[in-house]
Amino acid sequence: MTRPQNDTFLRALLREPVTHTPVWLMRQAGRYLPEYNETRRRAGSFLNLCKNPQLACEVTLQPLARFDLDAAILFSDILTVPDAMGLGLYFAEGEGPKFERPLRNEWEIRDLTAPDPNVHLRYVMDAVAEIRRALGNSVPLIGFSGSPWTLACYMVEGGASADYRTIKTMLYDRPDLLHRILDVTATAVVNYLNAQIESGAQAVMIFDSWGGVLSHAAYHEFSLAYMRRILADLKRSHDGQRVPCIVFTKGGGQWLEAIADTGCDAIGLDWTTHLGEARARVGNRVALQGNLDPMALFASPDKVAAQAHRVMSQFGEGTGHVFNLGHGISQFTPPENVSVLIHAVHNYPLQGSSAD
Ligand SMILES: Cc1c2[nH]c(c1CCC(=O)O)Cc1[nH]c(c(CCC(=O)O)c1C)Cc1[nH]c(c(CCC(=O)O)c1C)Cc1[nH]c(c(C)c1CCC(=O)O)C2
Repeated sequence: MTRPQNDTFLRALLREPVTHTPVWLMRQAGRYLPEYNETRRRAGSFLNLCKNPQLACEVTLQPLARFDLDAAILFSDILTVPDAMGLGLYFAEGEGPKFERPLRNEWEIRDLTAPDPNVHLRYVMDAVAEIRRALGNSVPLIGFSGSPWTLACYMVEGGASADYRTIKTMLYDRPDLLHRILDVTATAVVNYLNAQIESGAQAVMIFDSWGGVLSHAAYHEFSLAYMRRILADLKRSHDGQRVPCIVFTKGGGQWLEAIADTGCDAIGLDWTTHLGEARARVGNRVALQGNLDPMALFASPDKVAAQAHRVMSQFGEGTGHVFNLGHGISQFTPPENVSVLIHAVHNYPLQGSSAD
């Protein structure tokens, strides 16, 4: 298989020369787009959207029809994995994701098993294949999963949490139980990502959204160790092409060297880290993805462009940068400002990295 016509995203992840800095946005398909809200209304709910491959494909493509993006990301959610483990995912209006059966009892934890992604998450694999067909040879498709720690946060807390009290009590009191959850979940994530790669995902990203709430020691033991294991067991090439993997620990700026050691191809950065300093720390080992504050998109267009330029100049010359936000785009973002942002990134003069 050859690479897509626009392979800038893959080139930057692999630190190959590029003619422009590629850009995509976390949650690029979502509620800030009126066409997304319209499809979601037709689907009846967010989960129906995720579970219907045709509709998931439709919303994946919506931001690409509007903006000059360099990659598509599978429309789904990280919580489909614990849902497939039998925890009963639902979305309470205005309250975010919840589980009917959070993991609390020792016997439930002992009974937990990794689902077969080609059976229990068939709808995701079908969506990946459908999106690849629809994209043709245009831009690469990103697959993704939550990290074991981030998934465990939702599985044990039963939903979003302000202080992670339940799971941290388990972490300090019964680390054996938490390790058991993380162990099964890591196996589930490896199988899930490998199935996405076999179905056509050309790069994958691990969202460790809540790694940053852990202490230094706990991050290494309960989050990073499991991501390292996933990287070791991940299919790194498919159809003769390298499949790069991005690891994003939100709030993980102090652990960049350790994250680079997992064997990932790129590190996702939130907006609190200086890109140039991050680059100096990880050297040529990995590419970097990020890291504009999503709230910068609420400023006037000239300020949006100026903030994009600041991120670009912090990274400096050469390849190895994928422009992105430091976290998901807000549902209240004016779509016009997304166009301004992408234009500012694509037209930023690059030196020392041209592909010619
Ligand atoms: C923690 C997490 C979740 N989901 C995800 C994470 C990790 C990234 C992060 O830290 O943001 C990942 C995710 N969720 C979604 C995607 C789709 C791909 C993309 O466009 O980036 C991805 C990659 C769609 C979604 N996932 C969700 C929506 C909004 C659903 C809707 O009401 O239409 C979308 C578009 C729902 C969701 N799903 C989750 C939450 C906390 C919520 C509610 C958030 C909110 O209300 O803003 C769990």
